[in-house]
Amino acid sequence: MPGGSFVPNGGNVGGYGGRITASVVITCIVAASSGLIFGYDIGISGGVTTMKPFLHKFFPAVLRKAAEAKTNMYCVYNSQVLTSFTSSLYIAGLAASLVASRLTVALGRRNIMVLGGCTFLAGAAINGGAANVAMLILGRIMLGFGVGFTNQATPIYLSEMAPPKWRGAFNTGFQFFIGIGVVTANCINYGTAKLTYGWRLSLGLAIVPAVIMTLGALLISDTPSSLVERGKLAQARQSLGKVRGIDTNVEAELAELVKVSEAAKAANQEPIVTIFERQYRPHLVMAIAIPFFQQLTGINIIAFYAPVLFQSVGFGSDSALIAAIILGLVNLASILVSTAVVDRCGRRFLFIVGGAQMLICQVAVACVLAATTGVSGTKNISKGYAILVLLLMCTYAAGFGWSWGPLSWLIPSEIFPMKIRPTGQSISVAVNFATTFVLSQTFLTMLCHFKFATFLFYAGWIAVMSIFVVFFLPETKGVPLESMYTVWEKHWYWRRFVKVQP
Ligand SMILES: OC[C@H]1O[C@](O)(CO)[C@@H](O)[C@@H]1O
Repeated sequence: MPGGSFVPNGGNVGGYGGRITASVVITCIVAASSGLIFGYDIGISGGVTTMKPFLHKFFPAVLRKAAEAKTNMYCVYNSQVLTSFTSSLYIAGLAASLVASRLTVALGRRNIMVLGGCTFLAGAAINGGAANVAMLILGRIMLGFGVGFTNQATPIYLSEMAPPKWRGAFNTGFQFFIGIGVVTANCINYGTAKLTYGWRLSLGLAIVPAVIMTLGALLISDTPSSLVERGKLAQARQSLGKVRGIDTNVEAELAELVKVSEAAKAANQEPIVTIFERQYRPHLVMAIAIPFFQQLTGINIIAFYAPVLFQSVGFGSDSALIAAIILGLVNLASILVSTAVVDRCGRRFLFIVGGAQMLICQVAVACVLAATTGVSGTKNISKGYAILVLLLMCTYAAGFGWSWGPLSWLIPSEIFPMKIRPTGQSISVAVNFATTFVLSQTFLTMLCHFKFATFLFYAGWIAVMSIFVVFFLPETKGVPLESMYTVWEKHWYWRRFVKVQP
């Protein structure tokens, strides 16, 4: 688990679950490492799509265009085929995440993480050995299934396993590993960029994070909630005892889980029907809005295309990759800040501070680009200003790292009652993938036409999402999952939707 913010014995919230044991920390670090595969893919695809031998083999038209187009720096890499390579993963991920909700109920959270790891591994092998575009796309579809499964199961796993008082910190581990994956992939791209078959290595090495997380997932036990839900009471008691500490009496927590699980079963309704009931409207709105907004911060545009972007604003191809690595490291460090404060200052505080920071940076990037490269983007940016753009993007990445990055996994995984939690998380992951798909598919065209104003577009969205958080997101810090309904009951707007619990 990233971050050194843990207090050894955090006290009790809701009667149980305040204690941090070595076992729960290790288990959650291992589980969070599932984020590695998603991050690795995000980092690798951005770099590989700027490698000449790769473009030469699969997308020669893009290379020809890059050689000709010297007039407008924003349009060089504008190719629908190239973007469809990147985004095919998201369509597959979307489909997989929807299937995953039933599977995580039937097979448990842990097993879905294993399944995701294996599928991703197969995709990595196919991509590393790709002989044509069809293999490339097939590989990406498998990778997409992999991350669809792991992104659905892991955040729920972490939220259910963590002591409630520190749930936020534990959950940020997932985004932290996504960040490690991104940075590792950027470094690998930097090393392989000069080799003829560097792209094969970059794509094929995705096997390594897949093996690490799959083996890790095989070693941990499932969450007590999931075990109870599947009628494995003895195992649930054992799992709880292990993570909460041997001297802790886990019977009260177990009894609560059994109660919640029995109530869910008694209702005997399809979760996908239940989730659309009026009383779950607030939850559903959050599960859709949070990942949608996360992508509209513009982060993926920067993460996918950081190398492309830096190259097109005047950095050489080497320095473009270095710039991407720096950006990734800043993001990583800032996630640790989130780990340290999310359970003290709360989710809303981080959303608001991070949002303001990102908004200011996006506006500043737009102004610098407009002033230096001209409104049509035909003037060259000087090295000094290119560095200023990089600094602004780093500040932006830090803002994202302690707010919308980790919190977009945390919120959907913690607001739902047990019976519809996997469904809620699936919807959330699907929205995340769908939004990423649409944005990545349109970004380069948008950059080509809107030029510097692209950044103002995202700044506008950041303003909207920050206002949304201020008015509509209740604070969930420290509240046990089983008592989460209280935050809606107390909320000025959402309380009219929920049924007050006796
Ligand atoms: O670290 C940046 C990455 O984090 C995510 O937002 C997931 O939370 C990805 O969509 C993005 O590429």
